[in-house]
Amino acid sequence: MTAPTIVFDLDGTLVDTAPDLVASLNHTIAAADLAPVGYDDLTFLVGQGARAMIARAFALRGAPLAETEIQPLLDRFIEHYMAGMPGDSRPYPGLVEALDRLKAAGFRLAVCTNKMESLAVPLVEKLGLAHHFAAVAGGDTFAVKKPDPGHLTATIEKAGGDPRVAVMIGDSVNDILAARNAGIPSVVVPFGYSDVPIAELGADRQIAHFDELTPAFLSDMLRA
Ligand SMILES: O=C(O)COP(=O)(O)O
Ligand SMILES: [Mg+2]
Repeated sequence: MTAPTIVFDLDGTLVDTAPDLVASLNHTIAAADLAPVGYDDLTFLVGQGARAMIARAFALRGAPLAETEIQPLLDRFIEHYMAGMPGDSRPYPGLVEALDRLKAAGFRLAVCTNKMESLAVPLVEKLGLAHHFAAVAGGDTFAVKKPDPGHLTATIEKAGGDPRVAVMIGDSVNDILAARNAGIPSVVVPFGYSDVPIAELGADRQIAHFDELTPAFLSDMLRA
């Protein structure tokens, strides 16, 4: 039987990227004289990648943003974010131990994020996490991104896995919707950037800490 594939979201699930996302976003919008955003705004801003985050920051500040202005701002964001990487971003407590024990138990691991692939891959590498994953797929790796189920199923296939034997782990609505739309069971974590109470997301399971993410827990989900 194909090894089960456990797919992780990146921002707010594997890694607490909030400080660096906020810093790079504020550097970006300062070019348009917009007041800085705070950590509390992030749950509204994050989720659909950097381009959407910039557009949402302009909306938050009630500032107009022409289509032609987006690309230079995106370039500014990428340059700042890449230059500081990994900055203050760190894996959540217990993550590395969880990845080690899942790998040792024969699970295949992958990342499915709406972050651009060109930002997600180096971040995972610089944090020393790359060797755990059979695939890291960004929001622009395929033609579709979360909540489209195709992003998740294509990630699993890229990792050499089978979407019928997989679990998605995420922090927000796009992750849980993508999983549901793909018919894949999901786990939600409470430490990320959800803009709605996570109990309302409809995930199959909820964990409070990566210590709970054991082979037995996931095998039980896959049997359900
Ligand atoms: O960077 C984003 O907007 C979303 O990233 P995520 O899919 O890893 O949460
Ligand atoms: Mg996330």
